[in-house]
Amino acid sequence: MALPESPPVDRPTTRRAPLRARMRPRSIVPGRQRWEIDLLRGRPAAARLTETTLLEAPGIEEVHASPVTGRVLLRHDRTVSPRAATRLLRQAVSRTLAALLTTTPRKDRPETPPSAAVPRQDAESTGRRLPSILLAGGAVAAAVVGGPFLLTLLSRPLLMLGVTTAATAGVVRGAWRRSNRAKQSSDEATARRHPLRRIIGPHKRKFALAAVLSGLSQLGEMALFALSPSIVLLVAKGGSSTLARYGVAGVGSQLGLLVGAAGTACLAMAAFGYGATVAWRQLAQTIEDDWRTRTYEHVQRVAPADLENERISRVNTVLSEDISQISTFVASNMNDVVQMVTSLGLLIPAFLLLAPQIAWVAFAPVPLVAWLSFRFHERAVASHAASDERRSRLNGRITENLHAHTTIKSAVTEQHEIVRITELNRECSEANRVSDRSAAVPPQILRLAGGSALVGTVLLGGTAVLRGTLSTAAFGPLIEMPGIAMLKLSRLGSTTDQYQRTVTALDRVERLHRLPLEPVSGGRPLPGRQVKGEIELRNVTFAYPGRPPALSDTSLAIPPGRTTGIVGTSGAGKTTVAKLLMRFHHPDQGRVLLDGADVRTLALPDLRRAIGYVTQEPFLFDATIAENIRYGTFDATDEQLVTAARTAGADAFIDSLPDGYQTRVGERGAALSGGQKQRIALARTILRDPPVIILDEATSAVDNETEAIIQQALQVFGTDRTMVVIAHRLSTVQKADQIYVMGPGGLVAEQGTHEELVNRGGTYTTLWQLQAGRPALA
Ligand SMILES: Nc1ncnc2c1ncn2[C@@H]1O[C@H](COP(=O)(O)OP(=O)(O)OP(=O)(O)O)[C@@H](O)[C@H]1O
Repeated sequence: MALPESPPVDRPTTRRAPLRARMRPRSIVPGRQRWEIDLLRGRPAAARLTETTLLEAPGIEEVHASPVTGRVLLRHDRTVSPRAATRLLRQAVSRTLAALLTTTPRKDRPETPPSAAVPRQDAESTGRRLPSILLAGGAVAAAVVGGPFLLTLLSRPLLMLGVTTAATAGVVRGAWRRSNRAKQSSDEATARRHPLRRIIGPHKRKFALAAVLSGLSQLGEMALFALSPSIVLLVAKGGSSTLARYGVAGVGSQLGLLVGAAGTACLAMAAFGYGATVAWRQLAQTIEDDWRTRTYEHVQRVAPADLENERISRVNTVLSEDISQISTFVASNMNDVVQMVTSLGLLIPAFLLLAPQIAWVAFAPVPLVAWLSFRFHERAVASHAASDERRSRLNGRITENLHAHTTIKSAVTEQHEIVRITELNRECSEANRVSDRSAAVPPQILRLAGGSALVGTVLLGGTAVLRGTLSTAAFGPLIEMPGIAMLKLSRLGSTTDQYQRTVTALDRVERLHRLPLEPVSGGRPLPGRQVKGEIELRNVTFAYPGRPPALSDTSLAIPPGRTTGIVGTSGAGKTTVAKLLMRFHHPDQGRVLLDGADVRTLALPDLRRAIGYVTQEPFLFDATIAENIRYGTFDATDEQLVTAARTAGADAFIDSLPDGYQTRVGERGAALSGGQKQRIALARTILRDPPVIILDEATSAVDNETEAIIQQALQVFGTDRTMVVIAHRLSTVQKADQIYVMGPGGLVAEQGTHEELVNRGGTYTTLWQLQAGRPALA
């Protein structure tokens, strides 16, 4: 990625550090790194540029670079090793340093020669560009300067054409390599296959058809533009001796033939053009559907532990925007590439065959146009990335604020949020202005180059015709060709830009595909009817990534067919016990057993079907109440549905709604109260009828009276069923057969029945007295 020519000027906010990239690590743990980087201190734009560059890299989730302290916090996912993350950070800082060096006045630069600080990659690319630039410049200078030197060159048109072709090839190859290196996939296995082959995948036939149609349409266009000047010449000269030689005598017949041919070319151009557009769009749609379905399927099968580490908005962006980017590239840019290749593929032999002496001047601007096109777009990539990042932050904040509407109202922070959004909006427009400015220049330069080619061709071709070294019949069809070729070539830069964006998008999509899948097959089958429901945690130690252990050497025994309560301080690890049992996570040490078998040895779908897990904040889909209760038991009868709702204490409020069970609950159940949502989720689990039920604060939002009714119903429903009730409200577990009291780190502080624990005078007694409204005993 090229650096912006003029990064935003840094106004000093604090004392600036010297212009050098000294980096000191403060902490490096898997998934997170903290660094202190002198270069960023006092330079807000440099800090922003470093953030933007890093955030573009796949696997980097979050970056905060402080221009006040120079500290950088970097979070990355599991697909990036700490060493790779450090390398990415170093590259980003080197890039920022290079940007600062190009924009800092010479007198302010450090003593050390810039070449030592400029990243090797940039130095290399500059070196590779130089010959192409010189060649391109030389070719144009020759065309402009003229004189004896030009005449010497004119006598060697093939040599000049060779030089032009070599320069073009150099420019295109350099840009292609840079784009490939910059966007290389972090996964070596997929990186070995070219991105285009990975995108097209099994749809090679559709691709070939679309490419052939594009080529034919381009052929029609070129034929039309070749025939038009020939018709004018025919009329001006009153006939064509060439056509007469081929047996078409008389100006009328000759005119009819050429006009007929032009009409056919025009029709072919339109018909094949239509076919090509349709074929590319269909291919793009097929590729989009294919990638989206496969990616969603993969994400759906990823282990909860791995998905928890992903930001949902980011996964959503990959599934929507990144996959759309891939399909847009196929629909429009691939068509451009085929047309470009066809036009040059036809033009070069046509010139060599008909007018070799002027071929080189027609193509002289080609390397310059190609180089300019690449150069401007490489620069534009940096400003696009900055504006994309700002827009994404703005959109993220707006969405969050809409969700937090009530929180903002109750905190009376409307003005605070308006200021924040205004500020983000301003940053976003500023970034857009920079990218708009850089986008306005290239088209004009490219038009200039295209015009020069036309003028050069007319000048040299006309001179050759006057001298009698070139026939008008050969020159006529070629006049407009260079202009068409330049027009096609002018899209090279934007095509490369789109290609880079597409490869980056593809990389992000493939990174999701690399997240490990849960094993859906294998393991010992566990038919629901055979589950007794005996649960045991044996010396389990477990820590979430980067956190202290949530459970340390925890042992619990939950007898089958009974109700067991788990209470304790907030953050003690109660929910973690449920997550380990459901195999959302795996213990670092120790074992979790169901009916004496380690849960890791059981068939995963069977295990999860055997356990009904109701959480404190249940998720309701934007559907009717009936559909939400039926979710997972789609073939349940209406009668079973109503019985489940009655057991969950939900029937009374559902019946009171105008549409009863057909009431839509809104997005995430927004049209229901917290307690109503909980009861619908409970009914959903009751309908599934699993042998083990875990209620994790499942009735915490329900009033005491309703909870008592639910408990009575659950007592009947829970007969011979293992029930694990996690709760803060002790009345919820009062009737349990046994209760565990957990302390920090999953420590089991007490165990017994309600009566035993109340009389023990320990933690439970204190909690009970506090909840009963009596002062706790000293
Ligand atoms: N996804 C996660 N990533 C990192 N840490 C987590 C995650 N989930 C929970 N924790 C941490 O693990 C510890 C145990 O959390 P857990 O949810 O099991 O506690 P709990 O006893 O159920 O708490 P509460 O009663 O408040 O619901 C807490 O310190 C919590 O911050």
